[in-house]
Amino acid sequence: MNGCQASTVCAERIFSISDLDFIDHYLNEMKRTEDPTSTFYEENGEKNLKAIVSDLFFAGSETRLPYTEAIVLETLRLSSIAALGVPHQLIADTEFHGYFLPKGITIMANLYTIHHDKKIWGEDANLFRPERFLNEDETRVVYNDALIPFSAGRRQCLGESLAKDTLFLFIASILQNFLIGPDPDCPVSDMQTTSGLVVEPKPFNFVLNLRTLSR
Ligand code: HEM
Repeated sequence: MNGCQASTVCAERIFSISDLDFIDHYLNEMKRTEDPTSTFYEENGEKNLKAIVSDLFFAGSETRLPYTEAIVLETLRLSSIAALGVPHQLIADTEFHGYFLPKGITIMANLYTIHHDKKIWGEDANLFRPERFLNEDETRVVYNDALIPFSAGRRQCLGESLAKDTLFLFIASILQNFLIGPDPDCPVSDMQTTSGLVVEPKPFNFVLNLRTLSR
């Protein structure tokens, strides 16, 4: 035991009940207003809230934060958490790129290898570099057809949109609120993973420092 048992070290208080968000403030204003001409009033208020939230969500996830989206894509690439996808059985004899594949055999797509192929991603394929998914001035996300963490075809992952949106919101919220750094007492030199159907990082330490935001 090297004394580096994994635990998340949070340097400051994380949440407080007084940290109201945009929707809390909006709902409070809806409760407060008695003016029927107000945009916060009853039905009108509800309609406006739905419209604003959908504006924020779509505008935010589509255009505003390209670097965060690039982080999501790079995380999905480098981690390749469903490294071998899900096994499929051939229902007919098939010819693929000169290979004969007989009916009945099981096929597994090696997504991990595709995502770490230096011919596709370059010499730094094993490095975490979100910029590979950005254009030159880093204002726009550039997709790459070889990124298929949810696999491809008719049986590709049903949860792709949900998973990507959730990752985006998690990562954006964490980065908005915390500075993340290595634990100086237990630095990590490389990311070790567990093997299995789903790849996970082995436990490691890191430090979260609450950002001071002007709210
Ligand atoms: C980062 C998160 C996720 C990754 C990387 C991922 C990846 C995958 C992969 C590689 C497959 C196999 C596709 C194939 O065999 O062609 C799959 C299948 C599937 N995934 Fe996901 N998945 C994720 C999250 C989710 C979530 C959140 C849901 C549900 C809400 C979900 C539901 C499914 C289902 C139902 C299938 C089977 C689809 C079928 O066989 O028709 N996944 N996923």
